[in-house]
Formats: sequence, C-alpha cells, structure tokens
Amino acid sequence: MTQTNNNMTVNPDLAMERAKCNFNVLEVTHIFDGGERNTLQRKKIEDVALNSGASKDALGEEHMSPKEKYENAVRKSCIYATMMKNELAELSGLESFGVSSPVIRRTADAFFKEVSPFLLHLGMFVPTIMGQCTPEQQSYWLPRALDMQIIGTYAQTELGHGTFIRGLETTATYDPETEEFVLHSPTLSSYKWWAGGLGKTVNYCIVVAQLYTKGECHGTHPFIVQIRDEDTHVPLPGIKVGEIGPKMGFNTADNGFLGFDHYRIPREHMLMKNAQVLKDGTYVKVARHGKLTYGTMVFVRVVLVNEVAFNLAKASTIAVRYSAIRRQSKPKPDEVEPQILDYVTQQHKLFIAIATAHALQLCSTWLWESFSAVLAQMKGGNTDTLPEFHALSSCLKAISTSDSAHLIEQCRHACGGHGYMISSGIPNLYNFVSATRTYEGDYTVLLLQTARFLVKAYEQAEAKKPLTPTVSYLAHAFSGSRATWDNSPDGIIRSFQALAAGKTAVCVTNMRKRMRAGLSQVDAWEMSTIQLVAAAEAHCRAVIADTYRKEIVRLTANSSPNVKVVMDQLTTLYLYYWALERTGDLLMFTSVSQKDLVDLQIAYEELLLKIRPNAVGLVDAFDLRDELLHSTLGSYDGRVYERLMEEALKSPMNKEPVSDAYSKYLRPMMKGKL
Ligand SMILES: CCCCCCC/C=C/C(=O)SCCNC(=O)CCNC(=O)[C@H](O)C(C)(C)COP(=O)(O)OP(=O)(O)OC[C@H]1O[C@@H](n2cnc3c(N)ncnc32)[C@H](O)[C@@H]1OP(=O)(O)O
Ligand SMILES: Cc1cc2nc3c(=O)[nH]c(=O)nc-3n(C[C@H](O)[C@H](O)[C@H](O)COP(=O)(O)OP(=O)(O)OC[C@H]3O[C@@H](n4cnc5c(N)ncnc54)[C@H](O)[C@@H]3O)c2cc1C
Repeated sequence: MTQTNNNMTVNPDLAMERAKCNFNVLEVTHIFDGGERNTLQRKKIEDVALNSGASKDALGEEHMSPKEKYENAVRKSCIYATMMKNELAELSGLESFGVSSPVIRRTADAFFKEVSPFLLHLGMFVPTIMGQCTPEQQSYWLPRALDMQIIGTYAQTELGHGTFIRGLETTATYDPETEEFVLHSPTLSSYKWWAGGLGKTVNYCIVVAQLYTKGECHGTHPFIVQIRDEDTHVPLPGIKVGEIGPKMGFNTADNGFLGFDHYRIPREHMLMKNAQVLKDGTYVKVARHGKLTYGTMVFVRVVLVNEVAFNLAKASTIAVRYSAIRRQSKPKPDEVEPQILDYVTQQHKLFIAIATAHALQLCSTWLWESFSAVLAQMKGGNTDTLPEFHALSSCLKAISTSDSAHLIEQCRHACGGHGYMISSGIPNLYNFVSATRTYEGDYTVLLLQTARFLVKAYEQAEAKKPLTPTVSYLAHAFSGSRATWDNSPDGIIRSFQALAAGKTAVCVTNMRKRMRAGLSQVDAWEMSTIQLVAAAEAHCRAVIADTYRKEIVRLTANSSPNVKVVMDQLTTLYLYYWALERTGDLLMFTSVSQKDLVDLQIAYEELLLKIRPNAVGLVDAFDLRDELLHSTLGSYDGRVYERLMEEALKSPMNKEPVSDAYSKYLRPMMKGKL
C-alpha cells in the first residue's frame, strides 16, 4: 500500500492515478471555486464545521427509523445553525449566517445524508422576508428569523395545484372591522401540501393565498402566518398541520400539510412590498411587474443550478475514484484485469459528468451575476430585463436539474452493483437531485415559459427589432440557408444556436399553419408544445455551451499551460458530446455531412483517451472532503472493499447470529408447522 503525505493508506491504483496527473490540481480547484480566495475561505469554513466531528452519527441515518432519522436531523441542524450564528458567519464574511452562501450550504451537506429540516427556513422563508417585505416588516421579521428565534417555511403548493399558482384555492379575506385577514381552506384540494419543515419543525410559514378585499379577488399574495405556539410548539387553534409521509428522498425534511379554519392574522402580516391592503380594505398595487410576488421562486431557481452542479461533482468524484480502483474482465489474456476506467464506454459515461459539473458551476456563477444586475435595476424601478431573466433562469433550472439527475444515475450505472448501495452515496444524491427537476417549477412547465419568450423574440427578429443578449443569435435565423458546419468550438456553438433558431422557426411556422387551419391560438400553441419544449432545450444548450466556453477562456487566461489544455479538453468534450447527441438536429439545421459526424465521433473518442490520465486529478480538483461525499466507493483513500465490509457489519441485521424471523416464520414453514 502506498502512503500519502498525511500518512493515509491509499489504494495503489488511486495513488498511481494521482502520480500520473499532469496538471496542477489546486489551480483547477480555484477555477471551480471562483478564485483562490474563495478556496481558502471554503477550506477554513469546512475545517471549523467538520473537524469538530459534530457532523458524524454513531449509527448511519439509513439504519434509523423515520422518527429517529428526523430527530437526529433536527439535532444536527441545531448544532449547525448555532455554528453558523457564531464562528461560521464571521468566517464567511457575512453579517449574519448566509442563506445564499454556497459554501455554507455545501458544508451543511456533511451533516445530512438527506436534507436538513431547516432547508426551507434558509432557502425560502428568509429569502421571502428579504424579497417581499416592506422595510418596516423586514426590520421586524428578519432579525428574529436570522437568529432562529422563529423557524419558517414556504407553503405555496396545495394538494390540488402546484404548477398553476393562479389556481390556488386557499383564501385570505380581509376584515376591515378587525383589520385582520381570515385564512381559510375551503376544500380538501386547497390544503397546503409539501412545504419542507412544515410537518413538525416550523412555527411560522409564508402562505400564498388568494387575496379578497371589498368582495374582489386580487390573485395570489404572500402572508406570514404563525402556525404553532412559540413556546409549546402546539399547533394554534384553527390550524390543521401534519407530515405527509415517506418519500423517495427528503425523508429528513418533514414535508407537511396545512389547512386553515377561518384562521385570523393581523393585516400587517400580508407581505406588502409589491401590493398593499390599507386599513379600510383598499387594495394598492405597488409593483411595476405583475409577477414580482414570484420572486422567491426565481431566486431558488438560480440557487438550484449551483446546487445540482455541486451534487454532480460529488457523484462524478465517487464514480471516477471507484472506477480507478475497480478491476474487471480480461480483454487481454496475458495482462492483469484492467481498471474499469480504462474502458472507453466507462469514460463516455463519466467524463461528460465531470465536464457538466464544470459547465453548470460556471453557468451558475454567471447566472447569479446576471440576477444581481436584474435586482439592482429593479431597485431603481426598471423591470425591463425581468422577462429575459425569467426565461433564462427557467430553462437553466430545468436543464441543469434534468441533466444532473440523468448523469448522477449514469454515475450509479458506472459503479455497477456497489453503486446501488446506499453507502455508495449515489442513491441519496439521485433522490435529492431528481426532486429538483420537479420542485420550484416542473421541467416541462419551465421550458414552456422559456419557449414563450423565444417565440416572442423570434417574432421581434422577424420584424427586424432589437433583441436581448441571450437571443441575439435569432437575428441570423432568416438568412434562408442552413448554418455552415465547422467543428471548432465556436463553430459548434454557432450550430447549437442554429438548432435553437431552426426549432423555434419550425414551431412558429406550425403554429401559424394550425391557426390558419382554424385552431385557436391556445390550441395551436398546445399542439406545438412538444416542439416548443425541444426549442427551449436547444436554446438552453446553446446558452450553456457558449457561457461555459467563454468563462473557461476567461478564467484560464493566466493559468499554467497544462491546466489550459485540460480545461480546453473538457469544454471541447462537452461540445462534441452534445453535438453527437443531436446529430439528427444538426443534419436538419446545419450543413453537417455524414462524414463530418463520423469524424466528430472519432475526435470525441480520441479526446476521451487524452482526458483519461487526468480523470482522478480532475475529480480531486473538486476538493470534496470525505465527510461531504458520505461514500464507501468515493473516499479519497480508495479503501472501497474495506469500507463496504465495515458498513455491512454495522447493519442492525448483523447484530444477532439468528434472526427472530427464523423461529417466527422460517422454521415453522420449513417444518411444515405454519
Ligand atoms: C437551496 C434552496 C433549496 C430550497 C428547496 C426548495 C424546495 C421546494 C420548494 C418549492 O417547490 S416552492 C413552490 C414552487 N412552485 C413553483 O415553482 C410553481 C411553478 N409555477 C410557476 O412558476 C407559474 O405558475 C408559471 C408556470 C410560471 C405560470 O404562472 P402564471 O400562470 O401566473 O403565468 P402565465 O400566465 O403562464 O404567464 C404570464 C406572464 O408572466 C410571465 N412570468 C411567469 N412567471 C414569471 C416570473 N417568475 N418572473 C417573471 N415573469 C414571469 C410569463 O412568462 C408570462 O409572460 P408573457 O409571455 O405573457 O410575457
Ligand atoms: C421534494 C419536494 C419538495 C417540495 N417542497 C415544496 C415546498 O417547500 N413548498 C411548496 O410550496 N411546494 C413544494 N413542493 C411542490 C413543488 O413545487 C411542486 O410539486 C412542483 O411545482 C410541481 O407541481 P405539481 O406537483 O402540481 O405538478 P403538476 O403540475 O401536477 O405536474 C404533473 C405533470 O403535469 C405536467 N403539466 C402540468 N401543467 C402543465 C402545463 N401547463 N403544460 C404541460 N404540462 C403540464 C407536468 O409537466 C408534469 O408532467 C415540493 C415538491 C417536492 C417533490
């Protein structure tokens, strides 16, 4: 066994992989973290939070009952929240602990194999207070929420409606006599359903309800509602609340249901930044844009792109390290069994996962910066950039979550049978990420939002009107000839744009045809939605490819030569992979020939071989501590078989030499006495 500097015993195959890596791993870590300063700060935070050992469980979460799991998750959430208020806030340079700090969120992952029951408090309750309250409301609620004197969640979705927010049924009817809102759940389908932490943890929540005043409905608005006693935690009269039961994942998040029976809250508990109800019941609209009350969702969609990039980095770290230590089959009888990482099909499964983690990480930083710019403009009363940003954040959320879920599952396949073990860490990652494809806006629904924007932009381009930056390529959609294929990175990106433009044009043409044939605009749209989703997906892929490429060129401008090379290989791999996934579309909308595609496939396969020696270095560069990976297969030392056996021996099933089931059922059945 080889020894590392830290006196850690490392699997010799992994040690060999590290020895042959030809680039400076730390430089790539800095790129992924967004700079050396960020890496240093992240490491400090991780050291304080994780070296204490507070994240560890005596018994793995997977062996606990649901109730034990939940209580254990609350215990650790409280430890982590206390750390955040104290040492971590200062280290992260935040005035208070950072709801939007990826480092803080990521470090918290070490404490939970699933999720924290406080996820919604930090992820949506606090951001809603920040984004939807007047300054006076904020000064009342925010300090209490940040100090965790109150714990909240975001209860929007109901049993009957999640996607269609305008269809929510919970009512908030203003009573000017008492200056209160009366919250009511008129039907079973109006019960709030899903909010994280609602089942048992929170005592407050943001409730999204249809606002009625002076007999008129003004649509959905957010309210802050106390649901449990601040001292005893007992649900308040008029509140029916509980937990919704076991799920695929999120089993430590106590997602809950909530119903109201004419439950009264003070007028001031309507979040009044964007609209107000005066004492006499007069409704006053403040916001310039009708959809600003959807702001928290937009914020979370931005956050999620970063979140899934991180989870994909974890899955690819696990699968690549495992593939380096795992040896299987004997293609050459005189040689030892190869590492499974040497199989080109394995490289095809895994290297795209590494490249996608990079692409999404860099896109998420770019998206976050764009979001900050939009927020700054909106502060000055200008909402002009919101539609483009909504279209962009919608498609990036949809594609990043969907691609990550797919690639995490691919990482599981790459780990064979052992990838199916909970202890591999991959099932929990998949369960978490596959939910992100649905929540905060379903995949299809969000892509159709982007498609609305694309169609409008296409019509603007047709009328020779100016276009916003992310769709400026549509200006070239009317040249009449197919885009020229060119296999350089920029050439491939132009082809992706040509696909998006071509697919949008097909949708517009088909919709117009259908309308001429007598269909209403709504029906013509509906009949075209399969293609509209495909157009929005193509647009998003063009945006990701373009952003990834530009960002890598910018970020490696001063990098050492080998880092430049390996980063260039990864971006090129990403472009080749998606071009080869979309050969049919390329044949439809560009001048690519069959020979070009055969050549591209060969170039792709050669690229896999070039990346192969650096594969372990590339995942090491994600710099994910073992505590974050929670994986028998992916630990830094590669002691996979030892860890699998250690974990198996921890199973409560192995406590007794003979199971009780033997005397109860097996024996009687085998002796014919059942
Ligand atoms: C690390 C943090 C983790 C946190 C964990 C979170 C756990 C999960 C939490 C949740 O899931 S909370 C619930 C989330 N729910 C949703 O996301 C619901 C999804 N549905 C919607 O967003 C909307 O209903 C809709 C599908 C976008 C449609 O809304 P609506 O019916 O009101 O509008 P339309 O008529 O379709 O469109 C009108 C017009 O408005 C534009 N628009 C819609 N949304 C926005 C927005 N957010 N911002 C800006 N503009 C928006 C839309 O594009 C239309 O524009 P035009 O085409 O008419 O110009
Ligand atoms: C783990 C998890 C945590 C959650 N946490 C919260 C929370 O904390 N707070 C909260 O409020 N909510 C939460 N949710 C709810 C979540 O936001 C919704 O489930 C999500 O927005 C999808 O809505 P839905 O369930 O109504 O799906 P539906 O809209 O019923 O979707 C079902 C199918 O119908 C399709 N569909 C629906 N509408 C259209 C359309 N217009 N055009 C084409 N196809 C359509 C969808 O594509 C999908 O295939 C959570 C959900 C999950 C899974």
